[in-house]
Amino acid sequence: MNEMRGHSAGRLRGPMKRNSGKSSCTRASIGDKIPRRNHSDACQYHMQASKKDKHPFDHWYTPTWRGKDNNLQHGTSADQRGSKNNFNLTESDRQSIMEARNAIGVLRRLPPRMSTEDLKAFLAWFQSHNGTIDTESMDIVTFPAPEGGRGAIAIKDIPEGHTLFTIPRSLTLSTRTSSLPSKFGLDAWKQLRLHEGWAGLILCMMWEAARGPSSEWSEYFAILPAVFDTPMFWDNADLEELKGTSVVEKLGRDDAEKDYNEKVVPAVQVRPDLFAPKDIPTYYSLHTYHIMGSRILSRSFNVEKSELEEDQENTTVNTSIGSGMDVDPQEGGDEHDGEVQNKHVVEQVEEEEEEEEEEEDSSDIAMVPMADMLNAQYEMENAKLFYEETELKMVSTKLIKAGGQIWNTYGDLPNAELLRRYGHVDLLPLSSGGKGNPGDVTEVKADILVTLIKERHPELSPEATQERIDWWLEEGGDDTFILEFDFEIPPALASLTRLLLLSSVEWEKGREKGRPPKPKMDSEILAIVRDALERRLHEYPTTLEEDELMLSESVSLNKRHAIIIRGGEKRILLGTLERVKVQLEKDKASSGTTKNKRKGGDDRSPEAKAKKSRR
Ligand SMILES: C[S@@+](CC[C@H](N)C(=O)[O-])C[C@H]1O[C@@H](n2cnc3c(N)ncnc32)[C@H](O)[C@@H]1O
Repeated sequence: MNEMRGHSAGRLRGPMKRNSGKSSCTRASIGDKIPRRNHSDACQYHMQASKKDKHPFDHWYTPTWRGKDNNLQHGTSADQRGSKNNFNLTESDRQSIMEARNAIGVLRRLPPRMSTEDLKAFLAWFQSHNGTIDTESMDIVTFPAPEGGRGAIAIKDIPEGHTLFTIPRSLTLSTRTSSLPSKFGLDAWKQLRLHEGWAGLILCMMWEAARGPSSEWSEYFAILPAVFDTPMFWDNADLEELKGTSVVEKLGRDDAEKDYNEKVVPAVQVRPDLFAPKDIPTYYSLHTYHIMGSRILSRSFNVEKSELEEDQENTTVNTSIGSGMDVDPQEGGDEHDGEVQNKHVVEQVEEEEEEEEEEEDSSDIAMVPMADMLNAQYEMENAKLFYEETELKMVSTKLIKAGGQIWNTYGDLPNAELLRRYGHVDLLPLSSGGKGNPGDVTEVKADILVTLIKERHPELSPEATQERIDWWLEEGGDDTFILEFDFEIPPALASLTRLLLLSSVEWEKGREKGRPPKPKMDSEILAIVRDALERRLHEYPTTLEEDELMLSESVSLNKRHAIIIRGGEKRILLGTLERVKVQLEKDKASSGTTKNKRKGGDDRSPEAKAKKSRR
């Protein structure tokens, strides 16, 4: 899937990946002198292994295709939770949900609840527009909210490589398929920079929604969520619960609002013929902008142009940033009767991904009806979207047993990113004990190390330290380090710490050679890392024990999500800290032995001593 900074983009590549929010290569600046740059959205991560159980064929299932009322409710919103979830909503949660519903209820095509009728109308629309779905193999159902809400299941065993449904490219909604950019005029569109980032697609979606039944995507809009559990919509008190995590600084609300004010508002004002003034407070409001942005963030795919579209490139809107889930190109599609084998999945290396990211085209960001019905869970992916010249295909990538959920992948993101983009978290058994997301990560900013070293070594000149920091960053060094559940210290963290402690002679030598120090972990480095991890833990307002206690009590959904996220991050910090402390103890013990030896002390066995005296 795609990158989502506010609603301006990052991107992804490879098989249907959304941009992972974890990275071992985040960078910002250290200290005050360099403006912060955050590359975390551009970087790919290493996955952690973990196995999860498939969802059982449970009593809640009733088929959609066969016309029974399956009690479908509004997909991902808090609506479901009122009746079916394990979370206890407080009165204030209910109040804010009602307020949000009232705010959006004015929008004809942004219904606060999705009905079974809407879903049926959507399916009829999908099929009548040449979408195909194998209704003998799969169905759309409603899972309990913590398991994904609306999603798809196999109703019989589905072999690997089976096409579950196909979507004509013309049914996807993007700046390429909406007629708004050409009506607006491509030059004017570019002048307002609507071809950059997500603002153009958001405006297209606002416009299509405002058209009501005249829009080709009217039935699709009717089933899209209009209430989100993402922190973009949290109040300050709830956001405070995320203190210590990186979620808040990555929200990008200000950037999104800047785009709205600088691109969308002028566009709407300049063309009253396209954007009816009476619709501005509803369809073109900032709130609607955030709703559409959140829909893109949580549901869009990156759909590269077909060859035909490439050929027509000169007449299309050229954009520069990608979006959501990526779609795999399918090799030899037709020859294989639409079936895709795993060997067709194009493996792409990290570097290639980064390069392509730079080149990505924001007209690739597309809403893909039906494909966005699939939920995801850490390492559970069993279906992926592939593209061909004229259509996209959702194809099983593994055998899916009858009753099993059909899972897409969102990139096995850490919980902080899942919450930020999708509004949910993964809570699975961890190999190190307890529950959480095995893909979680914790960020440690280099600033913590710099401060600690300054405190421990007041004799170091601030100018000399800054000089080394500048060099480190210029050489492409990280200023944020990512810890994972393997509890390893990132080598770059050790290297930077050593760099800051080098004598002036060593520093000059290293600089001449253009080489940072080796990431050797001696006792001094370990002690600094230990203190840095302890300091990092203090950035959270609570301890892990306090969090666990809170989770056993009745808390609001937002607070629950925040506690789960900070709990995962703290587990990683504590596990890493423990490992560092053990190593320090070992070093101490062995240096004690060395000292004894130096002092002439000899704690070897009498046999060993006798051996030595013979030499
Ligand atoms: C691409 S949509 C998937 C379909 C969605 N459930 C629906 O009702 O239309 C992504 C949204 O589904 C929900 N979701 C997906 N996977 C989930 C999971 N494992 N647990 C909880 N919610 C999940 C989240 O609300 C997320 O924003």
